[in-house]
Amino acid sequence: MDKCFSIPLKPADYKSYGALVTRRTLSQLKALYVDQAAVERLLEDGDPTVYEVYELPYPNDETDLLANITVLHPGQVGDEFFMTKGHFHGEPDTAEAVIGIAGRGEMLIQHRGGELRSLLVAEGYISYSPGGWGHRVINSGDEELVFFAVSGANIRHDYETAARLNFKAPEQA
Ligand SMILES: O=P(O)(O)OC[C@H]1O[C@](O)(CO)[C@@H](O)[C@@H]1O
Repeated sequence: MDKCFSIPLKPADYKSYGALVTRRTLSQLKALYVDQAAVERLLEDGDPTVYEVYELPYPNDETDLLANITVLHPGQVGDEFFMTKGHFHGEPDTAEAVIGIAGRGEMLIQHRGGELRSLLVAEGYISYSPGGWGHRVINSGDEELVFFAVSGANIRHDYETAARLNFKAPEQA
């Protein structure tokens, strides 16, 4: 697609511009949840989609931006809400901004040193995860949480640090 574009901030419009859709299901994310019995109970009835990420297929040079839309479905596993896997950025460890389109939830951000913060994600809000901080979005509402996320195109997703720190305060980890 043409890298110079102006399109509506809606998953359906992203799709009509050829967005690649990555779907993450509960079975792929089961390790995130404390209550493994609740995970297994839910999986008995199928493998629900937890979120979809819509990514435009323009070529990403290191001077570009990744600009995707995520639809995070409402749902609970035991006492925990549906959430993204969560990641840090590695080399370069740059910032990410999330802009709420619909629904309501929170973005947990965690510094590599352990400090944990919670930021509102909601329509009309921008939530900013600075360089050096990882991020995980949680849908604490009962509607789809839809948000736009933008970061540098040359980031590497660092899931190892996310799994180790797990968006828990150091004393809970
Ligand atoms: O890589 P993960 O953790 O599966 O999540 C992808 C999501 O992360 C984000 O960077 C938002 O935190 C979005 O691009 C997308 O919703």
